Amino acid sequence: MTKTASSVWKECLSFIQDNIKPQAYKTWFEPIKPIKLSGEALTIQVPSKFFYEWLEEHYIKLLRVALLKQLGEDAKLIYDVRMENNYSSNNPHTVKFPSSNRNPIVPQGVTVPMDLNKRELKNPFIIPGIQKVKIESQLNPNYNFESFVEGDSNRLARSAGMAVANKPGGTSFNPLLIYGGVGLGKTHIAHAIGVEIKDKYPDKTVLYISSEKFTQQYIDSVKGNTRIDFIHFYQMIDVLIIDDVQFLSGKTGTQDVFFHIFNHLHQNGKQVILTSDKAPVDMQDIEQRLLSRFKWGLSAELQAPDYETRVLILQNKLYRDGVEMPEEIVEYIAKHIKSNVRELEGVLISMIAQASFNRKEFTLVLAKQIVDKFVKNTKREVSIEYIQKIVSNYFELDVATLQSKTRKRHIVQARQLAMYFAKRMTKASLASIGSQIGKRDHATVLHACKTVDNLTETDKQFKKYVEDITKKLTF
Ligand SMILES: Nc1ncnc2c1ncn2[C@@H]1O[C@H](COP(=O)(O)OP(=O)(O)OP(=O)(O)O)[C@@H](O)[C@H]1O
Repeated sequence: MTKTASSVWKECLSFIQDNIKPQAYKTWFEPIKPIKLSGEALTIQVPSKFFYEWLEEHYIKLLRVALLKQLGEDAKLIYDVRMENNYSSNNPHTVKFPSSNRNPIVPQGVTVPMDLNKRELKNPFIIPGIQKVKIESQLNPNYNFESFVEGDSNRLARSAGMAVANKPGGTSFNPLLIYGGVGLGKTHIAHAIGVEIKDKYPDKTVLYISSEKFTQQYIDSVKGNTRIDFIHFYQMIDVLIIDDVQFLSGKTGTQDVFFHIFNHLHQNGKQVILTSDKAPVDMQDIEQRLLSRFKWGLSAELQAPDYETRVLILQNKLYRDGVEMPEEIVEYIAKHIKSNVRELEGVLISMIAQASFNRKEFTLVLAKQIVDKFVKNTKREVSIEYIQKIVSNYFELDVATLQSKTRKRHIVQARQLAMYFAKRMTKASLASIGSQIGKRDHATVLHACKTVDNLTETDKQFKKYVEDITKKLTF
């Protein structure tokens, strides 16, 4: 019987299968396609350069023996490396057997302990060329679910995070996008999911990275000609957590590479968790195809915590720090610091520092001094509720009328102004503004903002409304 590429490879495979573990066989040999037999030279197609490097690193002896058995002393193996995605030239390049190994590069900023011989590695994450490498997840163990106080403002995001942590890649929350204003706990939840996954599934490779660092790594990989290694590195992760994706705005190269990494991970049932300061619908300068991926899973908003949750957050922090503080002071702080949990914690830390430096008691006077400083130092953010009240008063309406479905022109205008000021003076998303001002959708809010901008330029009377209300809102 004449030998063909398929028949030779089939025999090789049966030998290989007998000599390695089934999982390794499935991963590294099943995807290979025999494509040509020319004399004693067999050409096999491998899915990527990484794949080829892995074979060379780990299975070259086995391949050599298998081939020699089939094709004799002069056997040659030629790899046809099918480069992935758009990252290759159109011509697959061919590598002659035997060839030297190359070390793929771990992106900068990811901690990779190199002195591994002395370490006990339970689950080494192996990269060819670097003997045994464990990827550090970059997770902060203090940011866990236990230390994250639940409230109405974060219930959806928290429960979705828990669901993802229980079954990474196995829920419809993929990607899970957590969005919300500054200091509301996005990073905390993102870490908590990772920490919980590591706890439940120690074998999974979890990586937390900020978009900024991701972008920098990508730029470095382009400069250093290691773009493929960069992509492969990320494609091998089981749970990828990227913080502050709004930072990718306008960075088309990084968006493009992330799009391909995302697709690969998603197709392979890997979990992606993203955070952003905006809902996908409000993100600007992010490619449509990427935005549409963000919407595949679940987008969960973190809102500013209500008073009760703020009190609980403060109590929780005090408890963890082993500090006792009179209830009225905790309540005072919670009453005055409303829109940012980081600030809430900041006041507490200042209080504790001041009191211990000066050996003072916690007093309301001290609390007031510190709260005043915080409030002064941060640009005051008015609430959407307050904006509606001021706008309604100005037009002598009540808030219910402003929120109603009526299409009467002067009420529509008042409603549009309220939406406009909410967009300008708060960090709320269009969707969140719409839902708070008469249960409208984000498109209505966007339209309102444009209308107000246009009318301010063309209508003197309308311009005066805007100026008057601005004064009232900013005192
Ligand atoms: N529900 C909560 N329970 C306990 N701590 C919280 C909660 N929400 C936020 N925090 C704490 O508030 C601080 C700010 O949270 P975090 O850094 O996660 O906010 P963020 O939304 O990522 O902010 P940024 O927009 O600046 O990136 C952290 O110390 C975090 O632990």
